[in-house]
Amino acid sequence: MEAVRTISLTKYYGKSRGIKDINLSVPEGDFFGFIGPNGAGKSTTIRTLLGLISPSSGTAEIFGQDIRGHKDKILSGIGYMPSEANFYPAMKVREVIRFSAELRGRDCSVEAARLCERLELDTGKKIGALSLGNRKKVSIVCALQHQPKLCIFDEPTSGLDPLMQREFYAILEERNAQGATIFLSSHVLSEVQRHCRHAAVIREGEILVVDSMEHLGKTRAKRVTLRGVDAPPALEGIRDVKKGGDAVNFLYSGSPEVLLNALAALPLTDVTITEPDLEEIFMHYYREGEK
Ligand SMILES: Nc1ncnc2c1ncn2[C@@H]1O[C@H](COP(=O)(O)OP(=O)(O)OP(=O)(O)O)[C@@H](O)[C@H]1O
Repeated sequence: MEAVRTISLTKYYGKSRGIKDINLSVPEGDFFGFIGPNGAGKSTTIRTLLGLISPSSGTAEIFGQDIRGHKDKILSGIGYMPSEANFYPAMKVREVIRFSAELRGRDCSVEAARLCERLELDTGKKIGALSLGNRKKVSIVCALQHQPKLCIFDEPTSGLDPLMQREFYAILEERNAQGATIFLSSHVLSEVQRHCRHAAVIREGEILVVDSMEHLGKTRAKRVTLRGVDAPPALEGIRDVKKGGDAVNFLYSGSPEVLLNALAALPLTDVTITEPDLEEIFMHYYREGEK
């Protein structure tokens, strides 16, 4: 079954574009990345699919149920972490966490305590006295304490230090291994590349591509690094040439045979040919989208 499915989901804010014809299908148990720069429409997609704002057209289903008819029931079973971490500043951390559990009609105190310990969150402090990173941790605990089958995180790691980011992803990996579906929006490409199995790229409100991380990584382009020369061979399909130290590197998207023949004629001291990283793949899809 699909944990998340959207069909032509569209949202206009007045006349301005939020998202247009978003079709997503996230199977149960997946670790799914939703990638796009600021303003691309990640938060709008998430808020619309959760029924927090109403779509201009299209539908969204969570575990096969249309969000419109079953919003409260569906939301109480989901772990949602919004991109902003706003709580009543006068409340104590433990009060916010307990309140969030009570909204779901559950006693989550054991799991909440475990999460607070792992994230090193002081539950006696008032929200108003917390840094952004610590408010993000409160949000994480609220989203995970009831052990949801579907976790939707919108830009979760901004404000978290690298150690806490690592702990956060360790928790998500554990939940995913136990069967939870993870839907993660991010513009930090390296974390999507490291943790997600599938990803969608969104640009200006529209989906450019949805695929497995493995396939997304297999664009025809390769990143080639040469040592011993100060320029790439004169071939078609070479772009993004960078020079640094004694190396020159570039993206190549032509035939491997042509490249190897050209390299054989050069006085090279070293050569490496690798898959481009997600950053480069992202730029590739953005360029294609612009065309
Ligand atoms: N409440 C709103 N009223 C009007 N326009 C909005 C509103 N919320 C979002 N938008 C617009 O919708 C588009 C998508 O914004 P959205 O916040 O969904 O992007 P995002 O990918 O989540 O970006 P970010 O990473 O900056 O949060 C943007 O052009 C934004 O200006």
